[in-house]
Amino acid sequence: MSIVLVVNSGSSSLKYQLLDVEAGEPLASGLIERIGAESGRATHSVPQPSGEVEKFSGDVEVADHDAAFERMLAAFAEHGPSLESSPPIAVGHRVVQGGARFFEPTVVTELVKINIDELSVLAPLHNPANLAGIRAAERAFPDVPHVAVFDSAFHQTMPPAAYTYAIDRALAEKHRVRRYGFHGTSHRFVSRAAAEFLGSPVEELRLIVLHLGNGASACAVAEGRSVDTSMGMTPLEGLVMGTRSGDIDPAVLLHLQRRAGLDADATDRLLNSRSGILGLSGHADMRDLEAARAEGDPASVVAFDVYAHRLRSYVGAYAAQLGRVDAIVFTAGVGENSAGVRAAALEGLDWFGVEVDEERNTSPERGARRISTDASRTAVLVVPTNEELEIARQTLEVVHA
Ligand SMILES: Nc1ncnc2c1ncn2[C@@H]1O[C@H](COP(=O)(O)OP(=O)(O)O)[C@@H](O)[C@H]1O
Ligand SMILES: CC(=O)OP(=O)(O)O
Ligand SMILES: [Mg+2]
Repeated sequence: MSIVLVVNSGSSSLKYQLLDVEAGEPLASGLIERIGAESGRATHSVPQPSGEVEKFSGDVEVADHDAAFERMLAAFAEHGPSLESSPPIAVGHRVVQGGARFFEPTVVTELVKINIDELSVLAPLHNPANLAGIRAAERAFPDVPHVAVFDSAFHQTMPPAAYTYAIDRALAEKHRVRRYGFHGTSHRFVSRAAAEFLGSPVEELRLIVLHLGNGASACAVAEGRSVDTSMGMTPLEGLVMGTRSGDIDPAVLLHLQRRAGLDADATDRLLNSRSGILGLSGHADMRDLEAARAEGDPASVVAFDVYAHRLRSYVGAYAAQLGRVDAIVFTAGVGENSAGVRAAALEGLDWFGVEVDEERNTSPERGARRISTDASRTAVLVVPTNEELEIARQTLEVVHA
């Protein structure tokens, strides 16, 4: 049994999973939220042999990532499984920005940490937290290898035409301004799982993967490689998200800076934290938005329509880039659970060979499934993502290499 601990540390949260990689099953998972706030929350879940999941949660106060790690270790000690009897042989870390430097999972060394730190200029919201998580984990697990798995890595196969911004070339090069793309671990995992579901080698398929979680991105996958993706230099570009605007005319920022007195930090907060469906409707959570929309709340109706409109635009754009689409694949929290978003995103595309079957789309079935009609030229699938398992697998590959 190869046990790997996977750590996904965000700016204010720590998500973790202890996995038996061969079985592909979590032995435990957890989430510590609102790190640094006065009252945080910790949840620790332990799947039971019966198939049920035992869940322990409580309010906690965690000042920083070190304290969050202590909290996680305490949860294992209290609720199991014991890390003494099932010790991880490695720790895999999600790191968001690997720049043009990291396109493979990488064993963490002092130099790698310096590089991750240095790449923080290209991901100020994500990399510092990722690094804090790595440092805390190294202190907690000093004797096992730590491996960084980069969200941007899968997109390093994009051609220059897809990753280049049309701005002054010298300035862009000096400051490494280009599109990097994110959610790559998920896009890679889901494109392979979709190929398996379709019974075809991924090398023969052209797919559009829609990862719709709190953050959301689309990816055009040709023959197993990312050829275009909607997130850019940072995870702000592209689709409408829970709190992020996605694509916007850059002149809007100039206008707001000149007319509304916003400085760089205020603009950053506006676009990353106060926009998206939250900014439009007051709801960052798609479930809340859909409930308010169902009650006819006008702002929620518009927010949903803007979200779906943007998605449809990217599906069309990537179909044009790919030239042929074998499957459109929905994944992550919204993509896996919202039949309404899936139907709205693909509405009116039957002329184009995309036909969603309403009954299949709204069926409560879990797991990888087809939601298109049998006549649909392009298959439409729902494929659950599992970023933690993919990180654990890549971690083991490096450790065993
Ligand atoms: N049943 C559901 N219907 C609609 N949206 C859902 C449902 N379940 C979860 N979601 C949405 O999924 C999103 C979170 O997705 P997730 O992939 O867990 O995000 P992240 O990993 O980025 O935090 C939230 O907006 C939540 O509302
Ligand atoms: C990169 C990114 O947007 O990640 P998340 O969806 O976890 O916010
Ligand atoms: Mg996620």
